[in-house]
Amino acid sequence: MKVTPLEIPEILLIEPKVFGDERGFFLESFNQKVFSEALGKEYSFVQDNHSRSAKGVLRGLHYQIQKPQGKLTRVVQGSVYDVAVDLRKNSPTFGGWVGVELSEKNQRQLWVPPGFAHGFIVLSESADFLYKTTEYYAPEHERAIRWDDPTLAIDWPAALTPILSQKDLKASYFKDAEVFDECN
Ligand SMILES: Cc1cn([C@H]2C[C@H](O)[C@@H](COP(=O)(O)OP(=O)(O)O[C@H]3O[C@H](C)C(=O)[C@H](O)[C@H]3O)O2)c(=O)[nH]c1=O
Repeated sequence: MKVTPLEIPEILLIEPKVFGDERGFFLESFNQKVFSEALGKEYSFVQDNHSRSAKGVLRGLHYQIQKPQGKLTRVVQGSVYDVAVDLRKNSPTFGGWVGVELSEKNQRQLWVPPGFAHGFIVLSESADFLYKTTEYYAPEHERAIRWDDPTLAIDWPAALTPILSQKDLKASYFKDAEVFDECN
């Protein structure tokens, strides 16, 4: 497994070793020991999620202000542009964002620690997005920031007009959003 810190170093790009042969391929999509050693910290996951979306669907930018979730994301069919935004107000990268393409083809994963908003847009005709979370879903604590917030200025793939949920159509601007005093 190759682990690469991104421009916001707490966010990690994870590339599992893929064993290909004449039958197809095998990979370990998660290994607690390897993951903990790579992070130098113990996180346990309590929930696995799976969403399927059509091309252009944008889910996000979401976070839980209480019980913040760390997320380990991957795509098993299709491709998405996956984005994380730093909401830790004392962070040197507060308000910064990173984006990577995750796909069935590149088998990449993204570790997004607690303290970040997360969202993705689907690039392929359809995408199956799977992710593990370190805290349970707590809708009462869920918050959303606009995908097109002018302060964040996320450089989403230009060719797509996002398809949004009603919730995301009513998301907050970053300047009005609740953020994290600290997150470990
Ligand atoms: C997230 C979640 C949702 N739900 C139910 C609630 C709704 O009835 C339905 C769809 O929920 P929602 O529209 O919030 O799903 P997404 O827009 O994919 O939300 C996710 O989008 C971005 C990408 C994230 O990072 C978050 O994990 C999460 O907020 O699933 C559950 O029962 N459990 C859950 O953990």
